[in-house]
Amino acid sequence: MALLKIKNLTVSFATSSGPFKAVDGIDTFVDAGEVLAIVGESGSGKSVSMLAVMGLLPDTATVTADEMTYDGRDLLRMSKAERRRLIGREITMIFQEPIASLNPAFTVGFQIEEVLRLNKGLGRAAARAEAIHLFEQVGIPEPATKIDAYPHQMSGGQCQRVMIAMAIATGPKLLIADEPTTALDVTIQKQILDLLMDLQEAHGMGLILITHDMGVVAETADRVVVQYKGRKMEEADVLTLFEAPQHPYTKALLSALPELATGDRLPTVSDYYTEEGA
Ligand SMILES: Nc1ncnc2c1ncn2[C@@H]1O[C@H](COP(=O)(O)OP(=O)(O)OP(=O)(O)O)[C@@H](O)[C@H]1O
Repeated sequence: MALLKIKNLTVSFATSSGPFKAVDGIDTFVDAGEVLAIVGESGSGKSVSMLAVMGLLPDTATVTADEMTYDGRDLLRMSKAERRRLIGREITMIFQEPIASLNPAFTVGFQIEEVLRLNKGLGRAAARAEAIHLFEQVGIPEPATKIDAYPHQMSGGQCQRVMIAMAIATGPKLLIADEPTTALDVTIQKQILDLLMDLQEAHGMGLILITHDMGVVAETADRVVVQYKGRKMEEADVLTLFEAPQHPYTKALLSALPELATGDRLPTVSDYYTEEGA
């Protein structure tokens, strides 16, 4: 049984100029221990579709689906209390801006200890010991000291390591990472990606990686969903996608890889794909 299964997911927002469909009939699934990449350029509805899974969209959003199940459990129809028990424990998410995702007013240690106390029922001392252990696991140097730092005293890469520590603290079965390296220095991006992949493997988690970067897809994913303007263009295992892309938009994404640049300008997807040409 798939860990997460989505059929015909649609999300529309009420806007001043009428309803806006950001996600339009997406189907996909993730198996336990599998890495699914969702790829597509900005605005293609990648984040919104995963925020719908998490139940984190604002009230202006209307979410419908023929099926949206986690471990066979119906996410759309379960009670709010039941969903709260899943989200943040069995399904967790990390975001693009690690510094903004942390509360600037509290030490990073306090924030992760809260997660542990709330979700695992640990006492103060046990939560602190576990937090230090998690900081070690995600490669934060001098964890026993760093635990008392405020977010602004840490680099972006270290804050993302804290966010990852918080996201794995509850032993989730599914981790959704929304552009987890985009806001970081290029040199740090690979370290964070390697860390995520190591943890995914060590804990056997399902991982959904949202990215616009085909290079990241090639290095990480088992399977790929290509999204464009809220719709799924193509879904394939990673080798098939790179060797024999079927959809013109996927071919355009691959043609726009920076290493294919020839002149003095980087290629872009729109050099290769317009909807009329699809
Ligand atoms: N709260 C909202 N109200 C109205 N429209 C929204 C809202 N949130 C997102 N959208 C719109 O939904 C569309 C999809 O946004 P989404 O953030 O999912 O794109 P994305 O593919 O993740 O791109 P990015 O990489 O830029 O985050 C965009 O056109 C966005 O403007």
